Amino acid sequence: MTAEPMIRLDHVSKTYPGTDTPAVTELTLEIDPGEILVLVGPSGCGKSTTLRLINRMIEPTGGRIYLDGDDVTDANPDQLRRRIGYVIQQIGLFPHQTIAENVATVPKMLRWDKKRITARVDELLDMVGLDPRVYGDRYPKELSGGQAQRVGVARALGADPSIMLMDEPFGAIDPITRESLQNEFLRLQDELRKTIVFVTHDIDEAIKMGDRIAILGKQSMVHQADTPERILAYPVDDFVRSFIGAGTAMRGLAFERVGDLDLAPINGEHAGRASSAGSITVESTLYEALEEMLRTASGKAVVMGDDGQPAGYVELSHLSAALRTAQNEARLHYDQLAAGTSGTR
Ligand SMILES: Nc1ncnc2c1ncn2[C@@H]1O[C@H](COP(=O)(O)OP(=O)(O)OP(=O)(O)O)[C@@H](O)[C@H]1O
Repeated sequence: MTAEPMIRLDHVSKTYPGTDTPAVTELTLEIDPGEILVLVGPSGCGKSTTLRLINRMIEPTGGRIYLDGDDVTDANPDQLRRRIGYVIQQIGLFPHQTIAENVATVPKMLRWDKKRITARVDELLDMVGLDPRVYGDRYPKELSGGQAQRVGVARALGADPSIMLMDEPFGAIDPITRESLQNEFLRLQDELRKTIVFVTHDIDEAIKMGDRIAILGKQSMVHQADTPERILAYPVDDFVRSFIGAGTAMRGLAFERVGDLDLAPINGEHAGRASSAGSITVESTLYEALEEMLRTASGKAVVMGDDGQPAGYVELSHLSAALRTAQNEARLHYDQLAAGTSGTR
């Protein structure tokens, strides 16, 4: 492990009053500064409960919670929540407040002066791709679902919290808008580098959004917490395997780039044909390379170099070799973890 984790849950449990079965049992998890950890698992497994334990919207019945090294299990929840942005599905914007007023919620609570609040609101709306002059004075009902969700993200970023909790933030949005919100959010995160815990029940969203994914079973039991690449290459048990579903090999190809391969050479007699064949670049993923091979039904694809000239072929054998390497590396990692010789989680 490197730096102090930004969030550390140490054997955290929650049993709701009037129930016998805990919603969360002895959950231990660490989230590093600047990473997106996605909690994914079947309905009712305790994802939302886990998220709300972190900002103490729900009080734990056991265990300790640390933020940036501080034990906050008994800290004042109001103060805690100002350090933590929170975005939910159907974000619950205040209907009788304008968009600008909604986004100003936390800065107002912190009693910033008016000028600073206005500047911050404009900055935040710009950040999420909404022109403050167009949208600032509108009311929530005058926005599309996707725009409202952007406002939810802007509001959560109000006082520049270092931690963001996001509970199915793009869940109720049509697939196309959802994809663009995901992409915009990842671009934003590239700049902001918040520590984010993101809940979804959609494994594809988890693979796309997560630096790491924690796959949870009943009562938030962690079956596997790792990078998407490693989970796809090496699901540790049947639960994980069935949760991630079919096509793990294909999906794993999306994490490798053509530029990392030893390409097959294009010899003279094929050079002319190669340049007229469908082509991909060194930046393309192996998934895109496979798509190209299938499209051209040739079992290989021409790779164009940065100089605009064909740099070589990528062939099916490259793809299977890359997958084998990823599987072997993942297996080795877990063997080392089991033997206690690996430093990483
Ligand atoms: N306020 C509550 N009182 C009692 N039980 C609750 C309460 N909130 C949640 N639960 C129970 O705790 C368990 C975990 O619920 P939670 O909402 O955390 O799951 P989840 O994984 O987020 O589910 P989903 O994906 O369906 O939103 C469920 O069995 C749920 O019925």
